[in-house]
Amino acid sequence: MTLPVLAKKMKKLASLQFFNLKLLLNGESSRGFSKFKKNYKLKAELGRGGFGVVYRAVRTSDNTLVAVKFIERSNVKEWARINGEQVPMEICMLAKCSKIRGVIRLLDWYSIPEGFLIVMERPYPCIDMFDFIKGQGKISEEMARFLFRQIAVTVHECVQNRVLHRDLKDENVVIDLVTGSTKLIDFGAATVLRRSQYSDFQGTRLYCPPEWFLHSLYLGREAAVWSLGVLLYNSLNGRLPFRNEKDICTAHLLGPLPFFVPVSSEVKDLISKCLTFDPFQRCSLEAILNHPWVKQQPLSWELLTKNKVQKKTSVEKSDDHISETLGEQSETEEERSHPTTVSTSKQPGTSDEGVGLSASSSHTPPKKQHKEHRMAKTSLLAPPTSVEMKAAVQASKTPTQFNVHTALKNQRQIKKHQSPHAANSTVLTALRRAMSREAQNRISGVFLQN
Ligand SMILES: Nc1ncnc2c1ncn2[C@@H]1O[C@H](COP(=O)(O)OP(=O)(O)OP(=O)(O)O)[C@@H](O)[C@H]1O
Repeated sequence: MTLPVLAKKMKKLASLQFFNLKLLLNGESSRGFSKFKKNYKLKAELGRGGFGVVYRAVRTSDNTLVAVKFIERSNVKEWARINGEQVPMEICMLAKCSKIRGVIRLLDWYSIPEGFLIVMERPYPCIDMFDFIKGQGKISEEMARFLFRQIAVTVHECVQNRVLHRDLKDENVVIDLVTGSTKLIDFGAATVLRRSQYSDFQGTRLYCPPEWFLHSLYLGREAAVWSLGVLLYNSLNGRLPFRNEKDICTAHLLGPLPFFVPVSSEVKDLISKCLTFDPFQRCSLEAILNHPWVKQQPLSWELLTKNKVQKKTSVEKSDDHISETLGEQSETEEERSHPTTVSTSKQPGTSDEGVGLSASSSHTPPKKQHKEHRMAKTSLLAPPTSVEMKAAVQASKTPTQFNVHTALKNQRQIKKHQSPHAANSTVLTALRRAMSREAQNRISGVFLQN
């Protein structure tokens, strides 16, 4: 173990010890784990990303369905203060947007030595937009309009509240399956909006604009518009427009993006305006909201979902195995009885390839690719190596000499470092540790009383 690593470990241990000492001296705070356990019943895992695990839970006082996200202290990159208490920026940004209809509502948060528990509303039944699109292969233009205009309005409202989400993607949009209303989640990369350029980035690279890869700089609103363009393209085609940094930086040299489904010229126009290479020529968030395609009244959710066969969706997945591990009961009958209207049947011919177009030196879509839908969440894709980055920059400078096929050969590998099982046990261990500490506190409390 190298010296800096050892020093980092010692520091982490010291801060944990300090936290425990504070608990011992002051008793547990109103945001401690025992309070959490008293107020919420933790259930099965709901989803996970690169930075946290999200659980289903129920508020015991009124049976409200909630989602609880556990984030490890060591994963927190930016901090902020709420009422004098130091919290991850994610909590602060969520709190700032809590009045926005299209943002998931922050209900509560707790601080434990291992990390933070963020309690959010949980629409029921719901599904994230990635699974929604995956379930259908692709969605119709009408459905895309219905969802996209809500998301664009929400992003605009966040910006007006000076919050920049910085990780706009289908995985971070939850759809209420009863009403069709969308909720923006995961403010883990969010930050305060400013006029000047940003030189740091924590979001998802495949949704990131070319200026970041080329200059390591981006403007907040302009980058958000780019991500919205990627999201809209993905909704319609069931795949991302770019599969790596090189694509992002050079696609504009190859002409208009290919579409794998027949769509209107209006939506193509909107996508190309969002995915304009030059950030200063790119359309604004306001221009998106005023675009004729967005302004057109969408069909109602009932009509859009009318002919969908009721099938078992991931929302209804049994959570007994994890509930058991956590020593909790399974979902209530009431929860299970809600109908779902969306088919999530797997499309034939789908590949397990992550995202994007196939390596091709032009934008002509080969027929075969029609069925190659996106199967992996971007948070599970490995970040590019510095060699790939250099290739992307080089490609954008010398487009005619660049050999697309060779550059694409060693792209994208599914992250191997974290099997779901391993990550799961890390979190469970953390939560168990907190539970047993609470039990110990109780025992020592009784002991002291006696
Ligand atoms: N409030 C919620 N209601 C319903 N589902 C949710 C909620 N919050 C999160 N999820 C589910 O959990 C998944 C992971 O959540 P989230 O994106 O916040 O985690 P993350 O670790 O920050 O992910 P990433 O690596 O993409 O940043 C989501 O894609 C979604 O399916």
